[in-house]
Formats: sequence, C-alpha cells, structure tokens
Amino acid sequence: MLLTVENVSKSYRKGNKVLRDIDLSVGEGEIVGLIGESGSGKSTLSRLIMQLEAPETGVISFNGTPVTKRLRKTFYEDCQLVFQNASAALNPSWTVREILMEPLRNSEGDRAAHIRDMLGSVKLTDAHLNRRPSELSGGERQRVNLLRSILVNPKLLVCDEIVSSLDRLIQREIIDLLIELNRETGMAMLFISHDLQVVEYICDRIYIMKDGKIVEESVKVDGEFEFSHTYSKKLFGSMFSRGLV
Ligand SMILES: Nc1ncnc2c1ncn2[C@@H]1O[C@H](COP(=O)(O)OP(=O)(O)OP(=O)(O)O)[C@@H](O)[C@H]1O
Repeated sequence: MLLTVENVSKSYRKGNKVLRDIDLSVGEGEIVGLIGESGSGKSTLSRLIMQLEAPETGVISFNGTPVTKRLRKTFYEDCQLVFQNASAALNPSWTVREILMEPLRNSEGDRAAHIRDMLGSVKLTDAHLNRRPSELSGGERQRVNLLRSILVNPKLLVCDEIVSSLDRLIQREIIDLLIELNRETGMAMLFISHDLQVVEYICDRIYIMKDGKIVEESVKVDGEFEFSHTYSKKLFGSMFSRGLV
C-alpha cells in the first residue's frame, strides 16, 4: 500500500476526540474517497497525513515507512496536498510563473521548460504565466493550485474539498483533469469531499466518516456504491432527497 493510516486518533481538547481509531489505505494508482459531513474530521486527517500535525496514537505510513521517519523534503516529493481555498493558497503578489517555480526550487534541469510542458495538462497556457491570482477565474486559480502540487510528480495527491467552491461545470472540468492525470501518470489520490456526486464520479473505493470515526468502506460495483451501515444509507439518502445527486 502507498498510504496506510492505522489506528489513528487525535484530540484538540482533553476528552474530545476529533479522530477515533482511523484505519484507511490508498493503493498505488488508486483514487480513494473520504466522505463525511462538515466537522466529521476529514481535514484533520489530511493534516495528519501531511505531517502538519501529529496524531495522538496510531501510525501513518507511506510505502511501509512511518511518515515521521521520512525527511520532510523527500516526503513532499512523494505526497502533496491540494486544498479547497485556492485564493488563500496562492501568494497574491506573485505571478503564476513565480508560484509555479517555487516548488521546483530544489530541482535540477530546466524548470521553466518543465512548467511549460505541464501547463497543458491542467489546460492553462503561457498567457497565464504573467498574471497574478487576482487576474484568474476561480477555476483557473484551482488549476494553478493543482499544477503547483503535481509539478514534483507526487505518487499521492491528497485533495481536500478542492472543487467544493466551484460551480458544477468547472467542478467537472477539474475532476476530469484529475482522472486524466491518474490514468496518464498513475498518481494515486485521496479525494476528500462532502459531495457524494463528485465522489461517486471519481472514486472506486470510499470511506464514510462520522464524528471522527470511519463507519463504512464501500467499493464501487457496476458504477455504484452499496452501503450496509444505517448512517451511510441515511447520509446518501438525504443527499438524494436534497437533489444533490
Ligand atoms: N485546530 C483546532 N483546534 C480545535 N478544534 C479543531 C481544530 N481543527 C479542527 N477542530 C475541530 O475538529 C473537528 C473536525 O474538524 P475538521 O475540519 O477536521 O472537519 P471536516 O470534516 O474537515 O469539516 P469541513 O467539511 O467543514 O471542513 C471539528 O469539530 C472542529 O471544530
């Protein structure tokens, strides 16, 4: 397995567990979903995976090695995080070129040529390079954000609600890009979302989270996920009835 999360728990305040005994895995080249309502602990888990915070108990491993035993620099070449708010993630005073050069600062070779080669993979052009984030649309900003993370060719991309603030059409464009990237490069993804329709479209396997616990894992069969846990049925049922799916 590329990523394994074993028995991970986390509290911010004594006696109030935000994550409880989480077990989760992502295999090479797999697109795995993590779905749950607001406040269920999804972003906390993504921060733990990225070593931005430490778990209280349990172990997170990448290719069988605990992430805490990895050098940050090489770990971030293997595993990258993209999160929802592209505007906050991008330095407003930098041009797109400067933003994209930054993750390659330690790379050898022609960085500008690498960026030019990769622009097309997220449907951006040379013309975007001299613009600042404020001169881009929301969808373009998220594509710059995404490109910044994939420039180092990570094996795993953790996507935390990356299309949630975009309209359906732009969401679809970004999701199709992710599927294309996955097919072409084999990049695995942990796709975190509260949006079943999006998760159902992109993922082959999903985990359902409730109040800091994984309550169910489901594998897509014939294009659909099946659930046995009452909460998953209720969650998915209410999404259908609200017309989100
Ligand atoms: N730094 C923090 N200090 C204290 N409590 C926190 C902190 N970060 C998150 N929490 C709490 O942990 C719980 C889980 O939050 P988290 O952001 O992981 O949920 P989420 O599922 O990602 O929600 P959303 O979909 O709304 O982003 C929430 O109750 C939140 O208030």
